[in-house]
Amino acid sequence: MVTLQDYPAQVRAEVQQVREQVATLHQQLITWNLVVWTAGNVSQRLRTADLMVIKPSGVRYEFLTPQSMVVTDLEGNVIDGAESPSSDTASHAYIYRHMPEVYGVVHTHSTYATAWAATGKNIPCGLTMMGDEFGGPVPVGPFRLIGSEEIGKGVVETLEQYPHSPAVLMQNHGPFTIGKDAESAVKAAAMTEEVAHTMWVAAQLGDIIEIDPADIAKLNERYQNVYGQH
Ligand SMILES: O=C(CO)[C@@H](O)[C@@H](O)COP(=O)(O)O
Repeated sequence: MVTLQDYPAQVRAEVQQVREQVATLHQQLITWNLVVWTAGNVSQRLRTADLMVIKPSGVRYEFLTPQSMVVTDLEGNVIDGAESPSSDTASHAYIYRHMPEVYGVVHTHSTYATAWAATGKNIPCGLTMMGDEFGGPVPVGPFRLIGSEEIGKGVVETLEQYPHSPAVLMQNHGPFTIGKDAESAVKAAAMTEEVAHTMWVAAQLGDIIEIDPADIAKLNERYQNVYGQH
């Protein structure tokens, strides 16, 4: 059986760094009120080897530490860690194998995004912030049972249809988000919940005015390439 000791020192050093990052980012799910009890999970793919670091399954957030994070290969086989990896390990691994530009995956059960997931309806693009962050609606993905790579397949299939979105609302389940690293995926999870909440309020007030697709493209282009400090 392959263990972390079989990898070069450079890889072992990145594993320790990513364990610390991923442990810290799990606390961000609590900070932004995106999870309850043991729900949700964060992973990050390594740059120096085909490995990933993910939350141990069913462990309460206050007990998560860098050393409790589990290291697996991109098939979900445990390489290092005292505890069993997340229920969603196979799905995170599937996403990494099929989306090589993705190095962070997050799953939450945040209230408003998960409520939209229960309706099976995309969150319509009625806010400039959605054009910025999602390049259109936040899409709903298919219903899939938990514990295999089926959720990951559903996320990848949906993002093939919505290539600008960093989020998929898996029907009857909740959001899965992606990013260039785990922090970007956590940001996407926080933004998904924010727009899900605002658009729910908007839907109570009246009909949603969806932004013209050409304007959505301009919003997304500016935000992704001009906004902020360069
Ligand atoms: O919804 C699911 C699985 O997708 C939950 O069980 C998940 O949020 C938390 O599971 P883990 O503790 O990561 O095994």
